[in-house]
Amino acid sequence: MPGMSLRSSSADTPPSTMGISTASPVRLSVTVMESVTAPPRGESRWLELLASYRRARFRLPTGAGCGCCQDGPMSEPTPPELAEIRRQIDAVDVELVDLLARRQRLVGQVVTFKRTHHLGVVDRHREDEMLVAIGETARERGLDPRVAQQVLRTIIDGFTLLEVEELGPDPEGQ
Ligand SMILES: C=C(O[C@@H]1C=C(C(=O)O)C=C[C@H]1O)C(=O)O
Repeated sequence: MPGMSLRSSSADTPPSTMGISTASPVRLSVTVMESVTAPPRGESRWLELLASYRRARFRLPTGAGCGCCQDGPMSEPTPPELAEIRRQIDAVDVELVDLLARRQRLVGQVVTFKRTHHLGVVDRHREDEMLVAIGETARERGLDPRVAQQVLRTIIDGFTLLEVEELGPDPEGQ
């Protein structure tokens, strides 16, 4: 697949993350692509990438792959350096699960409160505030805010489903 030659100076360029400078194009070494030049960064590009990634990842019916996925495992064997980094990622993921378990217990308390006080499941205003706040926190702490917001959106959706299982859907069908 041919590389994309793109600049990185859009108005909504986010802070540099993952050590990738936004000041100039960066050569990335990606197994599935021979080699590409880093794409432009920013909100609209992020949404484009997300949509094409999901189409390819979940095999939704439209067009080509996203260009960043491959079907099979990477060429074997896994280099030790990569295996070590992945071991650390797995450990972080376990920590994330612990945090999510803690969150689930708190959401359980919310369920009890809502049941007692006859409240609906979804509070859109609260969710909007959370998503703005997490973006700001992420920026301050060196996490790409788009990742933080996307992950929190998914987390909220998951817990909302758990709440709906317990309390039933909101009357408006939300
Ligand atoms: C947990 C709650 O219920 C819903 C789920 C939320 C969440 O998972 O953070 C936030 C708001 C609500 O839409 C809540 O009302 O606080």
